Amino acid sequence: MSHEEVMKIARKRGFLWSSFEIYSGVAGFVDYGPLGALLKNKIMNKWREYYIIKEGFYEMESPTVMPEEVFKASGHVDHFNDPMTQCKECKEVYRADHIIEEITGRDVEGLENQKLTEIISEEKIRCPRCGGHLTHVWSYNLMFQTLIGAKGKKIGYLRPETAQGIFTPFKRLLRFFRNKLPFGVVQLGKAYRNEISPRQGVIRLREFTQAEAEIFVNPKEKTHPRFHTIKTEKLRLHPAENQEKNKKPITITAGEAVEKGIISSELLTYHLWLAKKFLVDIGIPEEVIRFRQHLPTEMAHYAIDCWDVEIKTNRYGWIEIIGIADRTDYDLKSHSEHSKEDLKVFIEYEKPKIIKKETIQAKMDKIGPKFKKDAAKIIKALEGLDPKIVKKELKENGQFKLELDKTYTLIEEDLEFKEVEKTIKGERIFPHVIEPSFGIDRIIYSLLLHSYKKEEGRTYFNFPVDIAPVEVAVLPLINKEKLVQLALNIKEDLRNNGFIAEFDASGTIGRRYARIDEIGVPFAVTVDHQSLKDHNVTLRDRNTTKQVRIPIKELTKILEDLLKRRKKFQDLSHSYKIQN
Ligand SMILES: Nc1ncnc2c1ncn2[C@@H]1O[C@H](COP(=O)(O)OP(=O)(O)OP(=O)(O)O)[C@@H](O)[C@H]1O
Repeated sequence: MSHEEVMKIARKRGFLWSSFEIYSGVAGFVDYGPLGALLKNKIMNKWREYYIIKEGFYEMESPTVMPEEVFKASGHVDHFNDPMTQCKECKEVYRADHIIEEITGRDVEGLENQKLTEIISEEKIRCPRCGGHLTHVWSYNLMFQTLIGAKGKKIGYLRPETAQGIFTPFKRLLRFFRNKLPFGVVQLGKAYRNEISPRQGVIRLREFTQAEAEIFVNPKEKTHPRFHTIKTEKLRLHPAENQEKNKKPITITAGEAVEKGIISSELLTYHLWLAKKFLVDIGIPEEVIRFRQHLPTEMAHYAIDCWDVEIKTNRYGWIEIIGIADRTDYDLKSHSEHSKEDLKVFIEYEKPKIIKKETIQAKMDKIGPKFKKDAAKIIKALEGLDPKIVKKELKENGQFKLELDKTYTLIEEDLEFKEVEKTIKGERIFPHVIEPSFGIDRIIYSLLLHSYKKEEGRTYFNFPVDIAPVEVAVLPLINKEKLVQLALNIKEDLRNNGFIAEFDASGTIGRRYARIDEIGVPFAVTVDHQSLKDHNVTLRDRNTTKQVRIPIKELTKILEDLLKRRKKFQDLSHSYKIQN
């Protein structure tokens, strides 16, 4: 469906609005209107069902303003830059890679500024607004900076991703998970990027919502306990090699993708599949979903493998809506170095390792009388020394000088070198991190775009029943007091039973059906004169427009089956007569 048509409905019916319209608006900010906010919450709660309930991860919530240290360690202060260029005439700014892509169709993401400047000049790219010449390309940091505290001495940033809020309390999280890998922590919340001239609606916002999972694993165990259950599931992949050779995407099974080394691990593959399952479940058709691997030029230097989940759109082509990466130990290692905190995890070997180790021991009968009260200190210090170095010094100089608070001179007779066996139970390592990073706003855009249907003179959002913002509409057939009263009672009763129910009595019944279809309400309950006598109502299904007559007292139970348990409307035919 066309972008313009869907966005028009979304605006008109209260899904998405440009923010601050009365002050002429600011690019890159949107309001979720009443229906948009309901839809967004339902999608985020469905996400929680997948990642918290089914995968067993835990959610946490961290501040959105963070001190500079966090982003120095994460690399955002130095590297979170986009290439920028400006029109020398009208001063309009552009993201250099995007303007090249728009005009030439070339994918230049990740190229150096110098190279982008050359392409702008070679391709004679000019300002799309006024035709003026563009400047050389320079790096522009995307983070919003702020000052923390009344005197404003401490630099802070609005977080550009939720992930860092999970890495910084890693030590506490590790203790919460009883020091055992693997474990996963998720965060849903706002992220901020001061995007250069965002012109793509909800796709490129300056304030947006992410749902991210950080899965901490032993680097040697990138598996998933349920991988065998998805081995034969198909994935549409666009590997880096195919992109470089201008080949088409391929469709292969999850098992094959791992066996052929196209995706780097079972765990990453599982998370690609899970992301697709989630998207299909919330109503995005499988045909418009594909996975594109990052090219070596665009992948972060520390990542082993990275895939974008992309959705096909008629206006913007394929757009990234989720990034899924193996970030290795980069984040924890870097936070450990910057904070001087030990963020390693002890990994126990399956079988303890026995190793032989040379040790230095002091001969008590020599050291005792020689150094008296300092002897204990010297014995302890010797334990930590490398026997090789001590031996070498003894050989070369005939003595070894031990530097403590003062210098103690030791000779060969004072020491004994012995080989001892040591049992090593495990080692301390930095875990690796697998990160699925969902952009909720882009997901909502994709859903609106691909669920909007136009058929036989009517339009509707084909939202899955448990995602639809309004779940049921109660409509009196005509605007007569007795019917209105019964309809209002039914609506109240449904609300008390936890349904998002709406009442509408204005206009013809046909117009009202059209109105509720337009916002994707899956079911309508119509109250007519007969209802007053036989206490039955008509239940109408949005997608088929079929109707069934059911007793009012059964309504809650039937709607629970349909909306919460996703029972098929068609299945009501076992107990009731369905009419066209
Ligand atoms: N400016 C934005 N507006 C809306 N969503 C965004 C924005 N930037 C990122 N996201 C969402 O967050 C997800 C994860 O962020 P990530 O850092 O991987 O994006 P990205 O690769 O920087 O995106 P892009 O290349 O489009 O700028 C993206 O897949 C996207 O859905």
